[in-house]
Amino acid sequence: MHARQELMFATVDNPSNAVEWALAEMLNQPEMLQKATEKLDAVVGKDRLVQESDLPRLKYVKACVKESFRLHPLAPFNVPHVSTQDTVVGGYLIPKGSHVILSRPGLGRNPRIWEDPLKYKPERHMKDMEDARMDLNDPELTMFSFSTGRRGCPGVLLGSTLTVMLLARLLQCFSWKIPPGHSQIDLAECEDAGFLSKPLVAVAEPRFPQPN
Ligand code: HEM
Repeated sequence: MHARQELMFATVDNPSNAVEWALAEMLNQPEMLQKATEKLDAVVGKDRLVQESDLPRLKYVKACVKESFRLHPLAPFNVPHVSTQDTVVGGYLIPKGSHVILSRPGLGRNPRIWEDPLKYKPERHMKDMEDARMDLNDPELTMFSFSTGRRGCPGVLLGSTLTVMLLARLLQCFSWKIPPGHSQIDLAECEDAGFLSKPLVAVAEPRFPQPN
């Protein structure tokens, strides 16, 4: 793949997929939309747009993005790695030269780690949001959003910031509703990638008066 395509994939597809899923999940649990909007109004107010400097204090919005990364990773596997020496991980020998592929849903939806793993529940990450860090990585690797180590994503801070900013702006500027005639957003997943099987359709109403 060309380097430019890889960067587009990293910086556009990852954030937009995470935000599309967050909105879809939140539309089906509207109390979450309300809570996120209240937090935005409390931290930013209604007289200006949310700025990057506000993001560390938008803990609930950050938790919503992290929950999207956990439950709905864009690609089901990491890029393959090859072990350069014999290694033991969790009691398993990985001989030198093995190809190692990790399942991202396998980690993020592991019922031995996550209670109610298939439920979108941002609250589960609130403890991690206590400090002002903006990177939404999980150094314990209980989920696999950006990975870690020598070949982990070098864009973790930029990727986290872009994604939280996108969701924060969409929530600050618009009220979101399920389209008339529908009771739920269909959360079916694509078979071969982490996209929604049908693009999200929702009604967005501006929350603030439009300039003339
Ligand atoms: C939400 C946004 C992003 C997510 C979820 C994400 C996720 C990932 C993941 C899972 C990997 C593979 C790590 C591994 O296999 O060990 C990776 C690699 C990589 N990412 Fe990201 N990424 C994001 C944004 C970005 C951005 C903004 C950049 C650069 C501006 C970037 C540049 C890269 C590069 C260059 C690699 C390859 C690293 C290597 O092989 O040494 N990513 N990313």
